[in-house]
Amino acid sequence: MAISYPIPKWDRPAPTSADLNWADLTELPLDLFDAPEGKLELVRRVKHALEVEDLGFWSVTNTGFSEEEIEHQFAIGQAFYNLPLEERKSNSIDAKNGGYLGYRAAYERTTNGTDVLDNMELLNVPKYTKDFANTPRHEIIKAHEAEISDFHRRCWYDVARKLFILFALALELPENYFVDRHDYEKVSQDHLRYMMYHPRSEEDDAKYNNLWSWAHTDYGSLTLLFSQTVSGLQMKFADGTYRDIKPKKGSIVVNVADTLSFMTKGYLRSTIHRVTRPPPDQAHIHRIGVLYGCRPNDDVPVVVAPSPLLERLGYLTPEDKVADEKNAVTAGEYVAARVRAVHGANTYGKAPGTKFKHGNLEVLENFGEVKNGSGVSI
Ligand SMILES: O=C(O)CCC(=O)C(=O)O
Ligand SMILES: [Fe+2]
Repeated sequence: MAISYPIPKWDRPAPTSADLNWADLTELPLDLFDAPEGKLELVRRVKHALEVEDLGFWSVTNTGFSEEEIEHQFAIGQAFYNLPLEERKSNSIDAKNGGYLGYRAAYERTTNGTDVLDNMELLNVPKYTKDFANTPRHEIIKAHEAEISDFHRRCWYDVARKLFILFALALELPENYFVDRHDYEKVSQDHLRYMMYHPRSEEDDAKYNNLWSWAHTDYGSLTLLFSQTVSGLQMKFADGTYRDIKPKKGSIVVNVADTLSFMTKGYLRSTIHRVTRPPPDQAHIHRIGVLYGCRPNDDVPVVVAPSPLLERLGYLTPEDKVADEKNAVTAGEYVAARVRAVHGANTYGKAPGTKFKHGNLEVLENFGEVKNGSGVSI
């Protein structure tokens, strides 16, 4: 007999009363997308963040997801993390071979240079397309397939797709330039993620400079992070300071990741961010997150887009203009290599300044500052 998996209501934790150094993100109200002048306004806002604020982060609102639908996703995450560990542990990611779809447990790796254990647990749910029809999924995910698959597809269709179009317009490329390279129906490592950070003792957190996730950029093309009230997520501004992302009910914090940055010579910024121990009034909370990670289709060559804007701005070298698609690293290869390097290792953590290189593509793994003599790498 099939087991039923009830989804008890999720109570959104109260926001912190701490006076943090809040980031002000440019807002993209996506209901403007369907009117011609609205779309242009959104393109203007996309460019404002990139060119004036020097950031690849936006706060996306009016996406069509109701508050109830979003809270239901957090509730699914909560129900999953309330299952016995033995049940959660099936369908593990195969990080040693570059796989990132499935489950990864917490407390299995030490963090760089310390005896503190990694406190983050995740479940990456693949797309609901024919290519993933036989991919094993947890029973609770199968039991709620109708609403999860609908949410999954709408993250791509109603949010990511529109942003890809705005990016193409900003870069003066054909409107579908990025959409065609991220087709939902084709194979890619896109995933809907339910994640959980387990609180750590003050003493352990202090050993790792209060970091739950070191300063990094994301691997794929775009990350859609459903706003939550437990603080800790910080992004790095051009002046070198980190500021806290402000919770905003119903909004999605979106950031550009590495492959889109490579395709646009850094015009679309893969913005550095990190997760810190939450402020004292929230540090005891099990921090549940829901995000959608977009990657280009696996077979997409990571080459520079022929953008008239980039040409005018002087971003393009002569080699960029004769993109060798046949010999280029593909997005699937890049993401798998990054996953292998970061998550295939037995410790979570590389020293700040450690470079990751795959073919011609290079990025820092850890953007933390190297503190001379502190003995701890952040
Ligand atoms: O948990 C968060 O708020 C951010 C997570 C994140 O940066 C990531 O998983 O790449
Ligand atoms: Fe991230």
